[in-house]
Amino acid sequence: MSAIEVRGVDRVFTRGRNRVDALTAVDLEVRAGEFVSLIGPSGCGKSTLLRLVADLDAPTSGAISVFGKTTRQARLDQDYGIAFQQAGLLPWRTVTANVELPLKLHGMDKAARRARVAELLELVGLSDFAKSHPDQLSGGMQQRVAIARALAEQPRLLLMDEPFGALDEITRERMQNELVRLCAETGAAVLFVTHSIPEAVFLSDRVVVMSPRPGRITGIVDIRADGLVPAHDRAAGVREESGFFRAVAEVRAILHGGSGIPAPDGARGVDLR
Ligand SMILES: Nc1ncnc2c1ncn2[C@@H]1O[C@H](COP(=O)(O)OP(=O)(O)OP(=O)(O)O)[C@@H](O)[C@H]1O
Repeated sequence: MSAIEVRGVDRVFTRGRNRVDALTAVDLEVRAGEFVSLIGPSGCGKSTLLRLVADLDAPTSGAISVFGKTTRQARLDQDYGIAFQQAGLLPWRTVTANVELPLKLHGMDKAARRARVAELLELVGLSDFAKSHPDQLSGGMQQRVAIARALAEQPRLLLMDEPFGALDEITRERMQNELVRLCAETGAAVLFVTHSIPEAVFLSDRVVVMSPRPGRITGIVDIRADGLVPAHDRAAGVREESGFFRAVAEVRAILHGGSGIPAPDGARGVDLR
């Protein structure tokens, strides 16, 4: 089953005489359990695409479904967790109260909620800050709270917009490793926006490269074709493998307007559109 299906999607913003073609003719499928990253220069429509999937905006034309449902129905059914650039925490609630909010809304009893929140805070390394308020945390720590909240209900789909952008490099790699482990445990599909090529390659089964004006998909790199194990099975050491560097070079080549590097057996790891 598809987690996400995007078919022929355009998104045009108009204000007065100004017209921005944020997305043009975007076709994309994310399969259940698959990890797909979107990468591209600023303004190429990555966040717009994520917002459309999350039903925070509507396409000008084309259609999007999430687990076979309309985006609206999927939102109402809370079929996915969201972690966006801005942490979006409620300032008057403690860290614990922020993370447990989705569980509370779904009627989980207090003891089970507290146990789950303790587990999640441990995971993101914030157990000592359970009683703090967001304004007592750094930007990166707030982002980790938002990630814990997105994971609270073990959703089968995660929509993540540069969730690790504000983190230092060491914490960032640790969070990437944790995200792989979590996806392996839960089997969740992920649609992930990033500006980092190594991050996209390490985390993904496929990396979707986009270009601006009009925002469109210029290439898709299948990371598994470079000899890497599926995204769910990756360990930190993958960052040292030759296939990893090959995939990084392929993504970089497409980003810089090249056509990618053909795989040695003639099969192309790059699906150019
Ligand atoms: N609500 C809006 N009204 C008008 N234009 C918009 C709106 N939202 C996005 N845009 C425009 O659509 C284009 C794509 O924006 P988007 O935020 O999706 O890019 P992005 O790839 O996520 O960029 P970044 O990497 O900088 O976050 C940009 O030109 C932006 O100015």
